[in-house]
Amino acid sequence: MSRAASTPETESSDGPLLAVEGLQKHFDRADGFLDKLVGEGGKIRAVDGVDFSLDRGETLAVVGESGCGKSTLGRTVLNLDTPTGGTVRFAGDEISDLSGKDLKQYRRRAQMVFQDPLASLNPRKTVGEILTAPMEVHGIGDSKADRRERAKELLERVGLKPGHYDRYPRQFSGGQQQRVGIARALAVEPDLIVADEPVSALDVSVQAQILQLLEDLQEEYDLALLFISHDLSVVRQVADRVAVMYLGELVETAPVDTLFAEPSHPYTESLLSAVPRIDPEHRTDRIVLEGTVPSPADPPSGCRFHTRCPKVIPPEDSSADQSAFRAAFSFRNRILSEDLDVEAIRTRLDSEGRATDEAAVADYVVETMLEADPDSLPGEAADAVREAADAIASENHDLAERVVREAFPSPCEREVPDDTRVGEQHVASCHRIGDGD
Ligand SMILES: Nc1ncnc2c1ncn2[C@@H]1O[C@H](COP(=O)(O)OP(=O)(O)OP(=O)(O)O)[C@@H](O)[C@H]1O
Repeated sequence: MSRAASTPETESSDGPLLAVEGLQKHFDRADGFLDKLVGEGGKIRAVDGVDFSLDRGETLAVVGESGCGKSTLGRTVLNLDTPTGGTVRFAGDEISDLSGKDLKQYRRRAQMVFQDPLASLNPRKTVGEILTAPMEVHGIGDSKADRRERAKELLERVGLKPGHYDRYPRQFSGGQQQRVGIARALAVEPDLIVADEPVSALDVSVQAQILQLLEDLQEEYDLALLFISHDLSVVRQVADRVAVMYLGELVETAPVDTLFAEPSHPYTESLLSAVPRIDPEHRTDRIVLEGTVPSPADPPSGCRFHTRCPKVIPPEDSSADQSAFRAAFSFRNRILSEDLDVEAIRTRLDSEGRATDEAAVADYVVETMLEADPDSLPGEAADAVREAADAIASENHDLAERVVREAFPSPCEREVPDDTRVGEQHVASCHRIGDGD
């Protein structure tokens, strides 16, 4: 395929194709349907200060659990969502400054491939119409016949047949539909493709073919690929570098092999521990994280991962070992975040035929909220757990909160970690990095 609408000649070839700095996308909570009903205010910090760059011909994968902000990041980079803060530079130009012809040019040069190909293809249009319409909008092809010819070439290039030109999306399998989605993105000769979970709706056997296709096309057209996925096994196959996202922030970015061999951030370690590994050298026990991802409307203070981090740092004077401190710290977080209803606890104890006095309620709080034997904690920590449980039993929640805050502090909840350079193109933000741990 010829590159009719190629890179403008005036464009500098220095620097990355895409440079993202301090990018933020906050949604008003009232944007959400449910929140509209309940009328809550506040902001959802979906993307909250993200930095990365992407070169021509490079694939950067963004990984993280559902809801961590990956799709919003992709949409904001493409200017489909307007950033709340920070900058996105494409070929040196800040995209929020673009308008008219320049914005149209950006819309051509930066394309998206979606997770659900069928939902993203107009069911009333033929594949030919789907491919030629964007060409027409962006002035690609000299005539209708030329565009038709280009569309047929594209179909062949993505592994379909020119004869598929007059078919409708529904007449294809999922994998074929995704090929059409990729062909549509390529139709306008882009420099950057944001692929948002492009294979997660497909069967595993088809996934491999689509990933191979993306790789081949990337090489052929020197495309920059921002590949969004929750699946690290998929990421391993396609990425040059990987950015790990947690609650709107990137916590670690590294070349793919480095990330898999020497992850620096405890969150990355936990994600990797869930990936099946054949290689015995790198096989690790599964790290199961505490609780669920906190709400991006109210992210934890300091390091956002501290509420779930298996390596949360004890205070300097703590004599607890790591697992005892993690258990005490989780107890603290539960006391702080859960609305404990003493009457409900009494009803529960009663139904189990147990005593329901304050001491029994306090015992129950310890049993259910502390994931360790209290005797395994150092004396002062065990005392604090008991004191907090007693305070809950006497319905003095303020005292319970004060006790756990004072007894189980951590630098991780107080201070935001800096981005630390760990190696070549390898950056991570964790208080443990640089502490010799
Ligand atoms: N238009 C919107 N209005 C309000 N909140 C939104 C909007 N879009 C996304 N969010 C919220 O922003 C956060 C990040 O969502 P996003 O879809 O970017 O995450 P994700 O990592 O791509 O997750 P998934 O893999 O499940 O799609 C979520 O809490 C989501 O509910």
